[in-house]
Amino acid sequence: MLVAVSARDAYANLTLPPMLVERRITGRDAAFVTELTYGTLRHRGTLDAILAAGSSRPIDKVDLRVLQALRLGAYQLLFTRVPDHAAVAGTVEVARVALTDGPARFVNAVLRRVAERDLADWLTEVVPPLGDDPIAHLAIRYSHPEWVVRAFADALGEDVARLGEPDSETAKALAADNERPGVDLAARPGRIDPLELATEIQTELTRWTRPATPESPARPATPESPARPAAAAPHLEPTASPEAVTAAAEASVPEVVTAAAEASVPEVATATAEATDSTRTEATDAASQRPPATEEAPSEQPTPEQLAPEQPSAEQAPVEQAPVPEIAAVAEKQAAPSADDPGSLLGRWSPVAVRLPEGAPGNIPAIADGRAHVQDEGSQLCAWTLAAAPLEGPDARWLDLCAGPGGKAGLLAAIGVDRGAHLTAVEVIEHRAVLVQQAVAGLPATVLTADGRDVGTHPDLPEGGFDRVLVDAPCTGLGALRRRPEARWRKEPGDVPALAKLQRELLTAALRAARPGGLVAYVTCSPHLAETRVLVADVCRRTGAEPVDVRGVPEAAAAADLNPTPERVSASRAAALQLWPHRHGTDAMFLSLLRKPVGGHD
Ligand SMILES: C[S@@+](CC[C@H](N)C(=O)[O-])C[C@H]1O[C@@H](n2cnc3c(N)ncnc32)[C@H](O)[C@@H]1O
Repeated sequence: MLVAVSARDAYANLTLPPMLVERRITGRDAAFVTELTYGTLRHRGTLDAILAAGSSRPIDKVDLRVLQALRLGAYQLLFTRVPDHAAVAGTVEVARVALTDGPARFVNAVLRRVAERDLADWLTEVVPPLGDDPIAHLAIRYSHPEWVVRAFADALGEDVARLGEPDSETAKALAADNERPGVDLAARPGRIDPLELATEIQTELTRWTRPATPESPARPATPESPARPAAAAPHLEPTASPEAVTAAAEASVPEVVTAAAEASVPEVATATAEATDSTRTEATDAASQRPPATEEAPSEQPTPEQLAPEQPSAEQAPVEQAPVPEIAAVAEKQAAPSADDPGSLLGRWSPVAVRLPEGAPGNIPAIADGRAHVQDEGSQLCAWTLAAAPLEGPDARWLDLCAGPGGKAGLLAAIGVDRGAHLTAVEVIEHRAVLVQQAVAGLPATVLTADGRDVGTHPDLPEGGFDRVLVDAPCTGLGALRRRPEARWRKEPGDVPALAKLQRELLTAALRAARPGGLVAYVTCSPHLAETRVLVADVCRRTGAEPVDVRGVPEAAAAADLNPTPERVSASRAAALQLWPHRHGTDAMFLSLLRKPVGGHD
């Protein structure tokens, strides 16, 4: 799996679940594999620095398969509670089977050296002092490429001097990327009320956690324990990895959603998803309420405790090392859901967001029958803000210029029902246009497979033909790194100029499509300034488009108010919205609202 991700550019969150199913890896084994895969990919930067120090050979000269084995072993040694002897022996065995005795001996030697110290000790050795080289320090400490550290610092308005302090926001943003994200659902307006959806979720959770009786088995069926009485009510399937669920669900691929759901079991997945030192108690409490597993874990299996990521204790933490920051905003948002209060599942920003604390979305009836869909709350808020922003004049023709796979199109079209609006959704890639079609099924929407830049030449994309336009542009995705563990190592600074060119062309086309006085929402799931504020300022200068203050929409205002300058008030004195995982608990989405001037533009 790790070799497929590195050598063949595979996406872990889409490739792993079907691979587990194909190889019939289920239950605790699946949870263990998932944890090792995502953890190893996420912490690659830190692991490589440690392996470089512990290896007699430069690691960039080491065969890729050997290097992946080393990363996998070092991850177990330093970030989990798997016993050292099991981590080394297991990894060496993999190397022996997949490679030959020579590489296996090398893996053995390097891992034994890594095992001589704990993570805190290694960090003291391999991370440069914060005050000497803040960028390199943060890059290795939080396992991000240096250019991403710089991009986050720029977007957060922190200069190098500030980065040298232990409590910088950049450090918090980077740390948040290493946390596993939750799964958010959007209650589609007109189809289900958010509180009703929350109640439906709680009913399912209660059913699942109810003690087993012969008539009503509490534990859901798994491939290993398929017996489910035909008359039994539908039970919640085992918890899947949040990254896999969201990626698969946002891509609207039902088979993959199911595969993702079946890839792990709640006993282990919850512990591995949430077990940091600060949340372990919560995970343990939740585990104690769960129904008994139908199968015993093999004795050599790691326990949830062993899988828990290892954090250096306060005493162990080296003086120079930036502490893992507290994430107050996220902690507040992610307060533990109460068993009796569905309101505790409601989102904090989007009026239609509901959290799914565990379980597979596909087993919530509202998801199965299309009254709700899986969508990060930040994405929901962006679509909502466009629909809710004040607009004078006609308001029935809405356009989504980059619609695939259809998350925002589905929400916009659902909002449009009560408002008498019709959505035109454009997507250039054919199979993604099919996904958009599925996402808007039954809603007032038309899907076009077309290039969004063809406004004015495509017969269904007339200039000045739309009242509200969304351009959710293709981007580096630096705002969604917590969902895609390998993405941070795949993108390069050299990708930015070509993307920025396409983004500029699409935003300019969106402004052509808007009627005079109409609104355009420019959205990216990246906080990189070249893709966000710099680009928008440039297009405004060239087209005369007028930035609109997002604080005109109450929900966006609440989220924008969490941001200090520079996002709150830009040079044009109109606030854009920059969301952050560490502040808002959402992906780092950017939104700028623009109004097409009544006098037209070039
Ligand atoms: C960030 S994604 C949009 C996500 C989508 N709005 C959602 O919420 O599900 C960008 C999409 O734009 C599409 N795209 C890229 N270039 C395009 C173009 N020139 N015209 C139309 N769509 C384009 C990509 O294929 C991709 O599906």
